[in-house]
Amino acid sequence: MSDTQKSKLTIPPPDKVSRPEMLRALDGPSGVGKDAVIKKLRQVRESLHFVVTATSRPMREGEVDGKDYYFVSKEEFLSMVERNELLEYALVYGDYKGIPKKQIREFMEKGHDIVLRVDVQGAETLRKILGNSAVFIFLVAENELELVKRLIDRKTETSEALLVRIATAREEVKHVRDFDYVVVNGEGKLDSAVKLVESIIDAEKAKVRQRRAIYSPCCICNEYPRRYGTSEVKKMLVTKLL
Ligand SMILES: Nc1ncnc2c1ncn2[C@@H]1O[C@H](COP(=O)(O)OP(=O)(O)OP(=O)(O)O)[C@@H](O)[C@H]1O
Repeated sequence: MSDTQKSKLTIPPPDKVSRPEMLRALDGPSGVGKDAVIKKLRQVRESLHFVVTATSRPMREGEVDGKDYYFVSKEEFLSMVERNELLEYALVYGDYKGIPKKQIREFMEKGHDIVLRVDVQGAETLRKILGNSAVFIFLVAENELELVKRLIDRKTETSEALLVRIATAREEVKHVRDFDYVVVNGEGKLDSAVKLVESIIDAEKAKVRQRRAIYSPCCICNEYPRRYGTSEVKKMLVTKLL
């Protein structure tokens, strides 16, 4: 691998990263550790609600249906789309992934902060829907080599699929500037990455000027457009995904 290739996943220096606003979705290239970070966050932050994504991809070893993802067939997934049950969805590496609205509605009503795991396409869609009422965190590995090693060690992809993921990762990191925060999930440093995500949540909640949702069609409840109040916006605070 050439140095030029390696540097494609290098984090831009802080002064070069634009800083929009708040926290909602955890995103990052395949294999960077989004699921690992979420799993750990779940253990240390019980008050956060992690929206379980629906997916048509096959279950991986150790995954639990309804906890890690809702595993559905492609047909079932498309029925959910037709019934307008998903906040956003995308075709990712040949499989569908989408965020069920119902959970968001239920947990917002209960006053929970919500964390979503999304891919770059999903983050773009959510940014359009949610504007600055949400916080977007981009998770990266320290360099491309580490990312590749993780994907190889995970043993879930064929070599062709792996190459597609790496090529996609190179494209995805170009979108880092559309995010609010970038968190490095360094090799063997999962705990530090999780701590940093927790600090981001805490700092966002301590802000004097809380993020305010903008007028937008109410994508979550399908009702009329309205302005969310500060307490509602706080409830909508999400991490991840990330
Ligand atoms: N900090 C870390 N150090 C070493 N290994 C890690 C670290 N974080 C995650 N991993 C490992 O890297 C692999 C990829 O992580 P994970 O499956 O969480 O990635 P992901 O971003 O959710 O990928 P995908 O988008 O393809 O589902 C897993 O085997 C995981 O255990």
